[in-house]
Amino acid sequence: MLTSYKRLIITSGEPAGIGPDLCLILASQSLPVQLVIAADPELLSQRARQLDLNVTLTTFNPEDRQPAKAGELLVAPFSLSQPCLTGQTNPANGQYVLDILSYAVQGCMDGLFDGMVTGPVHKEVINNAGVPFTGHTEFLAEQTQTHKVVMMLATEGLRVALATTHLPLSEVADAITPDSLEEVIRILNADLVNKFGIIEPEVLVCGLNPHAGEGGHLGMEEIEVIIPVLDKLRREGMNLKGPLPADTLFNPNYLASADAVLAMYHDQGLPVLKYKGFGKAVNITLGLPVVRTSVDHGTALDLAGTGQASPDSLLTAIDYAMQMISE
Ligand SMILES: NC(=O)C1=CN([C@@H]2O[C@H](COP(=O)(O)OP(=O)(O)OC[C@H]3O[C@@H](n4cnc5c(N)ncnc54)[C@H](O)[C@@H]3O)[C@@H](O)[C@H]2O)C=CC1
Ligand SMILES: NCC(=O)COP(=O)(O)O
Repeated sequence: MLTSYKRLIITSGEPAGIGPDLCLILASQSLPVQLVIAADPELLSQRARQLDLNVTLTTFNPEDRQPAKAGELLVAPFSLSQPCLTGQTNPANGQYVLDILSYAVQGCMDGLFDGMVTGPVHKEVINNAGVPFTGHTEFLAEQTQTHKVVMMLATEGLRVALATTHLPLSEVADAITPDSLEEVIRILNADLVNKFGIIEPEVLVCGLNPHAGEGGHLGMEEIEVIIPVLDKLRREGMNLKGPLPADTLFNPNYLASADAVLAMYHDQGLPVLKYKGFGKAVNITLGLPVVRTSVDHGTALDLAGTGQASPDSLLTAIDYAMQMISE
C-alpha cells in the first residue's frame, strides 16, 4: 500500500532565539507526518553542537514524502546574512526571518506543504532591520492577500480569539467598528465549525470597557458597536453571549459551556490564556487560506543554546496542524 504522508513546514524563527533549539529537539522523535525545517543548516549544526545533540541534517527533496524520523531533520536551506551569536539579535538577519516565512506561506499556497508551523520571531529586530512588522498574523494575511484574519490561542479547556491583534492600546477602540467586529465573529464562528468540528459554537464576547461599560457610564462602545453587532448575528442563529465584563467572564460558570472567548484586544485575553496554559498552548490564524499554527511563546533569548527551552508548545502546534490538515 502506498502511503502519502502530509508535509508541514516549520519556520525556525529568530536565529538568536530558541527557535533553532526547538527544531533540533524535534528530531528526538518520529512522527506520522513529514516535517521540513526552514533554517540555515550552519546555524542548526552550530546550535546542535552547543546543545550536544546528534542530529543528521538532510536537504529537503520535494519529490520525497517520508514521515519524520528520529535523529534526522529535513532542512529547506536558507543563509543568514551574518553569523549568529546565540542569544544576541542582529537586525542584519531580519530579512532571513522574513524570507523563510515568505517561502513557507508560498509553499502552502502552491501545495508544496500542507500547512505551516511557526517558531518565534523577534518583532522589534525585524522593525530595526527597516521592515515594518507587527506579527506573523498580519504578515501572513498580507502575503496571502487575505482581507481579514483572526488570532486565536488555544490550550486545554480554553480558546481565546481576539477582535484586534497587535495594535497600540490607544488605537484599539477606533479599530473595533461594526464591520470589523462582524467579520471577526463570522470568521471565528465559521472556523470553529469547519476546522474544529463544533456544531453550534457558543462564543463569550468580552466588553471593551470595565464592567462592559456599566450601562454606558464607563464607555459607549458596548452600546454603540458591540451590542448591535451581536444582536444582528444572533438573529442569524449564532450563539453569542455578551458583551460580558472581561474581569468576571473568565470563571468556570461562564466557561463551562463556552467553545471560545472573544477578547477585544491582545492583553485583555492572552494573559488569562497564557496563565492557564503557557508552554502548552497554540496560536492559530483563523480565516487564512492556509493552515498556520504557532508556538505560544516568544524568542526566549535568555534560554537559547542552554537546553532549557521546552518544546511542548511547538509539539502542541504541530499536533493541532496535523489535526487541521487531516482529511
Ligand atoms: N510566536 C511568536 O513569534 C512570538 C514572538 N514573541 C516575541 O518574542 C520576543 C520576546 O518576548 P517575551 O515577551 O520576552 O516572551 P518570551 O515568551 O520569549 O519569554 C517569556 C518568558 O518565558 C520563558 N520561555 C519562553 N519560551 C519558553 C520555552 N519554550 N521553554 C521555557 N521557557 C520559555 C522565557 O525564558 C521568559 O522567561 C518579543 O520580540 C516578542 O514580540 C512573543 C510571543 C510570540
Ligand atoms: N502573543 C502572540 C503573538 O504575539 C504572536 O503573534 P503572531 O506573530 O503569531 O502574529
